[in-house]
Amino acid sequence: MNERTRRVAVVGGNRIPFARSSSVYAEASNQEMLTAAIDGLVARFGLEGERLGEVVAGAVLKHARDFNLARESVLGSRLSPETPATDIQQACGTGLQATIQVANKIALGQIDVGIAGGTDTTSDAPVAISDRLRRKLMKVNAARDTASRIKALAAIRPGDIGLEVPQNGEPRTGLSMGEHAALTALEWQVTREAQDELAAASHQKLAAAYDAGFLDDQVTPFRGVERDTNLRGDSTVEKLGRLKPVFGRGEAATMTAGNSTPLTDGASVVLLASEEWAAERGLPVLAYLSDFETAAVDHVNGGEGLLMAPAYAMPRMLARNGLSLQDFDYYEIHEAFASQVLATLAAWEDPVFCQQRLGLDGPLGPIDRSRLNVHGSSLAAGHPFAATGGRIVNVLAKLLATSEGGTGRGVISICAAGGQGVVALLERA
Ligand SMILES: CC(=O)SCCNC(=O)CCNC(=O)[C@H](O)C(C)(C)COP(=O)(O)OP(=O)(O)OC[C@H]1O[C@@H](n2cnc3c(N)ncnc32)[C@H](O)[C@@H]1OP(=O)(O)O
Repeated sequence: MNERTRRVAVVGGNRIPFARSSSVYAEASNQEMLTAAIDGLVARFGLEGERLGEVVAGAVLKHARDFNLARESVLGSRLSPETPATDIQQACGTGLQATIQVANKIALGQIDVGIAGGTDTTSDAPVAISDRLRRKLMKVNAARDTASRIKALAAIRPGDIGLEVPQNGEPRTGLSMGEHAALTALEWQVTREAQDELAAASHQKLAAAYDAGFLDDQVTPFRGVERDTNLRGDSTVEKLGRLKPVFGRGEAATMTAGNSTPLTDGASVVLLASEEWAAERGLPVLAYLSDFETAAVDHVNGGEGLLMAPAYAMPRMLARNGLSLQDFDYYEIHEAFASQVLATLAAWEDPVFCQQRLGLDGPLGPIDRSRLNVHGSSLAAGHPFAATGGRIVNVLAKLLATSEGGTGRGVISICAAGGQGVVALLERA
């Protein structure tokens, strides 16, 4: 924070329970889910009819009809229709990037309060017609008279007719994110056992968080669903150990449906404000969002693993703040895949990686694993791509607000498709 900026408060958050793809939210749209998440927040913080500085939100998979999804969701919500809204997209980094965008405007005094959010549904994916058919239909549409319309229609061949279904893969490598992660897991020698242990722990910790009421003021029921539907009681190390690998071949085949995030539907939002705005409303500040950093790696030419960019972003943010990796009470590392969390931690512990790839004098070192994802993370909750960032910001802010002692700091690390990664630093208020 320099003298031109102000502190950014996380006032609170909300999400709908996350649901496995093609299940209970199969008929829900991104707009409905994001609107429900916003309205839950509006109800919790008495924001009905309020004109906020801005709502920034996004979805990774979006229908053309959604246009500016954030704005349409605001118009459908109980906020004032005079609240401006902007769409944003950075794959799985979307929710955290939305948070950063709102935070920066608050820090610079351009707005006093805003909502950051994200939503995604793989149940209602934007299936499109083939490129060739679309181009030919555009010509039909542009034809000025019947004769030219018939001529344009006659140019359509049976081979032009096809669908383009969004693929869960990298456009430049053709590999799915799971296949990329399997290669990284092999490079870092992440074992199947370690992945299954992390996945089982994630389920146990999230179930305990629900049972303890930690999520009562973070999750609003939607369509009769009260808890994340991916959360399951039988997610034990023994059960997980019996699942067949789904990504990677040979010795790289360590990743299963249980130690990978499932395709998920859901939405989340975060309420951010200046301290003054929160004080005027008598609202508590859970935590301050102090800093953030984004990095990108070259996953296309084999330079680095697709999901390893947070490993690069972290030391830059630490250096700027004069901190070490051990200076945190809580580590919230998005569990895209169990192997990805473990590969990132291994990279930070590795002196050669830290010197040669990160340009550091020595390793960042190990973290206290008992402080990692203490209430579970995406393996248990599920991962509706753009909604994960908001879920994590809300959990970490409340963790800091409800704990005492320690350093009062927590850190977020989120890997994203396209070889990008975002990290953020939160501090207890
Ligand atoms: C930056 C990022 O975040 S990158 C990450 C982006 N996300 C992704 O790439 C999504 C990756 N995930 C997927 O593609 C899919 O979820 C897959 C391929 C992993 C699995 O899909 P499916 O095959 O449909 O999995 P499905 O739900 O049927 O599970 C397979 C089996 O595992 C079991 N299983 C799944 N999870 C668990 C669990 N946590 N505990 C116990 N058993 C489990 C299921 O019950 C099922 O068992 P059955 O065959 O006896 O019925």
